[in-house]
Formats: sequence, structure tokens, C-alpha cells
Amino acid sequence: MKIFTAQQIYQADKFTIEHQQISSDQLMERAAIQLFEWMHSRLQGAEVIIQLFCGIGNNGGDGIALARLLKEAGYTIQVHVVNYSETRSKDFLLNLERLKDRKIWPDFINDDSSLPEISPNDIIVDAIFGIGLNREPSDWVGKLIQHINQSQAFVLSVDIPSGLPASQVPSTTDHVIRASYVLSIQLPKLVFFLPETGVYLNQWELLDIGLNTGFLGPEQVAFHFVTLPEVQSMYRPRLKFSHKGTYGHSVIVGGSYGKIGAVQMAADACLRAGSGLVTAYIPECGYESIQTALPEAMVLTDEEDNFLTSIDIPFDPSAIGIGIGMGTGEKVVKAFESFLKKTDQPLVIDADGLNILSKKPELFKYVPKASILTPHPKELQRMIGDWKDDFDKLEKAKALATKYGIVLVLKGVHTITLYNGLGYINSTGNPGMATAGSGDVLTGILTGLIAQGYDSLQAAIFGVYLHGLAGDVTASIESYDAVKATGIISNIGKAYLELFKRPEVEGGNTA
Ligand SMILES: NC(=O)C1=CN([C@@H]2O[C@H](COP(=O)(O)OP(=O)(O)OC[C@H]3O[C@@H](n4cnc5c(N)ncnc54)[C@H](O)[C@@H]3O)[C@@H](O)[C@H]2O)[C@@H](O)CC1
Ligand SMILES: Nc1ncnc2c1ncn2[C@@H]1O[C@H](COP(=O)(O)OP(=O)(O)O)[C@@H](O)[C@H]1O
Ligand SMILES: [K+]
Repeated sequence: MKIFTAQQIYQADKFTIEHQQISSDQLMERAAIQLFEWMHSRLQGAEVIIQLFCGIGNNGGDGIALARLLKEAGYTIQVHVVNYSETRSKDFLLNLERLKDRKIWPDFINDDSSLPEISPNDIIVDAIFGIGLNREPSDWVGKLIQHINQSQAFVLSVDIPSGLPASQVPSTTDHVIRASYVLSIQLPKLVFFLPETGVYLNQWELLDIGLNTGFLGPEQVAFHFVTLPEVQSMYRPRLKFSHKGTYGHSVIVGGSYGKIGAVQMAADACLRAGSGLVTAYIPECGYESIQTALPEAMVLTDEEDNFLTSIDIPFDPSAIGIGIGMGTGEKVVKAFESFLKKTDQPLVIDADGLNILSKKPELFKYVPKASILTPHPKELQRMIGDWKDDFDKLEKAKALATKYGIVLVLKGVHTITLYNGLGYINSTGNPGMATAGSGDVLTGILTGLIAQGYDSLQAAIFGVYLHGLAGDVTASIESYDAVKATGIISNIGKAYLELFKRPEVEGGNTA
């Protein structure tokens, strides 16, 4: 699913009006009807007070039109116009007239008005600002937003939480609505997915208002939101006339004394992802434990007991995952360096592989093109230095990925894969996955997918989705709290089954 900028959304709006020969007011009415139906199907006429806070632009217009539909259905409403500007939009004014025609009189909140009382049992509709926000709200509007946030009422935001810019971090954090739920008009916004801006919303859902696919289809975007249909189309089914050689021989390189489990988990996940054969390449001390715990894997050991001193793989692997639990001691760095210099097949590099690259950035030029690097935020910071905000982080990370022709997987709540100037935002995963070893599992999955013939970008997008889905399956059985990395591995199979079982809920997602 494409993520459009505010400018592109305005273009889509215009294109739709022209090509469907409708008025902008009819488009607003579509939005209002969708908003109404969403609320009505849940409230079923409940006797609750709905307080609508409407700005004076088209976001406010949506709110005013919604107020009319709610009133007509018999709901108890209070409409407040947040009168932050004299420049009112045409469709806002039209809908305000329609409201007055029905003898509904909103109160106007100005900079000297007292703030309306809000009970925690009320429902707030937040239609103050939409994607048209282009500067910080004035202080009094900020105070109103704070007042709403402190009310403990359920806050339903129209399109985007008011005060949150569509593609920027807000400068005053407490002048942004904290939305319980966002009903976003047709298209998700980039800010929903980034740690600094995603915190302003709990859940979101898309409302389809029939924007023209003639515009949405061909339009180029910088970011995609990866959902089930995209991932399904990447899946490579297993062939009837195949053998284990068809699905590749993966090697997982890493481990050190006390950190052999990381390799074991990655090797296990690699097998579960479908790699035909898997070899673990580890220091001697891990030999027995891996052979015992993972009989399907083969093991090659370094001469040194406790860490790797040389990496010589005596065959041509289909895929190599390297760096987990490896350490960054002098001899390990040397082994990694000489391995990089003699390898030209794309690698999956994680953990200490990334830490060594951060320590010796001159080694980046030896990283084979199309390798996948999977930093968590701390590893990323070591690689690219400090960032001003999430948008700056994305730009810096994109530049690094483009400079070296690598696939950069920024792990996090919504893991973002960057390649060739574009970003792919993952939709699966949960807080239960914030647990030791879940990154090692991802390394194993990605390596196993490359071994089976997925190209690096597909492996990253598909693998990150599958990993998160395996985490979701695990959490659904065991709770978020009890998710363990080995549990995620054992549910990779169920995640594969889920890929073709679950019908997608239209646009719905937990932010
Ligand atoms: N195609 C779509 O996506 C549609 C969008 N619609 C709604 O239209 C909204 C966008 O409407 P608008 O472009 O009118 O913008 P907004 O309603 O977000 O903002 C209103 C106006 O306020 C001004 N403004 C911005 N920041 C301000 C500030 N800090 N203080 C005072 N004034 C400020 C701007 O001039 C802006 O145009 C969307 O978010 C959505 O809710 C719907 O009407 C249906 C169609
Ligand atoms: N709150 C969260 N929501 C979704 N996914 C998460 C969350 N926290 C962590 N993850 C995922 O779990 C993995 C953690 O990786 P990492 O930090 O490298 O773990 P480790 O080093 O313990 O193996 C990443 O894939 C990340 O995206
Ligand atoms: K809003």
C-alpha cells in the first residue's frame, strides 16, 4: 500500500473531482458518511454525548458534516467550532449552513473563550486540523488540545490527530491530540509509523472515499506500507519435483563463549524459513550444544575455542548470515575483515558484524552489493551517528543504503526496509518481540529466504513480515509478556499458513 504525502493527497483529491465529475463537497460528504457509518455501527444509537471539535478548514468541514449525520440519526451532539482563522474553507461554510438549517447551533471557541467541560464518558471527535496543518497551532488552540488530552474521554481523530504534521515531527509535543483511534481518509500517513510521531495515536483505520485509482495507481511514492497482499505475491511456493538442494545451503557465522545460543536460534529459524540445508560456523566451544539442540544443522568450527579467528567456508553457500553473538575482539575483527574482502555474494549482516562496520567504516566498501544489514536503533546510531529526528534518521539511513547499494533493515515497532531510495514499512509484529534473541531469529529467516532464491529486497520485505507474523501468532497463544525468541521460531510454520488463510481486514491496523 502506497504512502502519499499531503501534496499528493491534495492532487488525488483534485484528480478524483475532475475525473468522477463530482464536487469537492460531494467528496467531503463521502468522508462524512464513512465516518458516520463507522461510529453508528459501533454505537448503535447509544445515549452518549458526542462532542465534535471542528476547525475551519476541510478537516473541520468533515466534522461538521458528520455532526449533521449524527444528529439526524438521533445522537446527542455538541458542536464546537475552533475558530483559529478567518480563512474558512468553502465546504466548511457550506456544511455549517446545512447545520444551521437544521437548527443546530455550534458554539465558537476563540482565544478568549473558556474551555468546554468534557466528561471522561463523552466521545470526542477531533476535526480541528487535518493534513493542512502548516505551522504550530496558536497557544490557545494548543491549550484546548491539552484540555482534550487530559479529559480521559475517547478521542476519535478525523484523518490525523490534530496538531500532528503529516510529514514532520511536531515542535510542541503537548499541542498534539493523543488519539484513541484515527479514521484516516483512504490513505495512511507516514507519521503513523515512526516512533516519535506514532505515539500520538493508538489505533488507526482507513476509510475508503473512492479516490481515483487512475491517480493512485501510477503515482510514485517514497514509502510503501507492506500488507498481506504484497507479501503473498512475493511468496515462492515449494515445487513438487524438488529436493533439498533446490532450497539452498545456508551458513550462519557467529557465536562466542556464552553467546552460542544466538547462532543456534538463527540456524533454527533459517531451517524453519525453508532453507534446504543449514551449517553453523562457530568457535569450538559451541560444537556440542548446537549438535545436541539442533540435529538438523551441520556444524563447522573454528580452531579457537571461544571466538572466531578465521572464516573459511569450504563450499559455496547459497546464503550467509553473519555477525550474531560474534564479539568484536581484535582477532574477530580481523577474521571478519578478511572474510569480507574475499566474499562477493550478498550477505545478511547483523549485530557484531554491524558493530565492527561502525568501528571500522572503511570496511563498508567491501560489503557485497545487495547485502542486507539489520540494525536495531542502537546499532544504527553507531553506524550513522546521531539524528535530529525520525525524518533525519530516515534520510541518513537512506543515504547510507544508496551509497553502498545495500538493503538496510531498520528494526523497530514498524521495521523499515530501505533500498535504492525507497522505504518499505512493515505491518506485523508486537511488543512481545522486544525480547532477547528475536533479532537473531530474523537473521536466520532472511538468510534462509535468500538461500531459497528470494532476491535481497524481497527477502527483507517478506522476511520481516513473516518474522512479525510469527511473533503475532506466538503472542496470540502465549501473551505479549511470555513471547520468547524460540517461541517465535516454532511459530514460523504457523505464520506461513496464516499468509494464505487470513482474509485481510480492510486497512485496519494497530499503530
Ligand atoms: N482527498 C481527501 O483526502 C479529502 C480530505 N478531506 C479533509 O480535508 C482535510 C484537509 O483540509 P484543509 O486543506 O482545508 O486543511 P485543514 O483542515 O487541515 O486546515 C485548515 C487550514 O488551516 C490553516 N492552518 C494550517 N495550520 C494552521 C495553524 N497552525 N493555525 C491556524 N491555521 C492553520 C491552513 O491554511 C489550512 O488550510 C483532510 O485532512 C481531510 O480531513 C475531506 O474533506 C475529504 C477529501
Ligand atoms: N515493540 C515492538 N513491536 C514490534 N516489533 C518489535 C518490537 N520490539 C522489538 N521488535 C522486533 O524484534 C526484533 C528485535 O531485534 P534485536 O533488537 O536485534 O534483538 P536481539 O538483539 O535480542 O536479537 C526486531 O525484529 C524488532 O523489529
Ligand atoms: K484531525
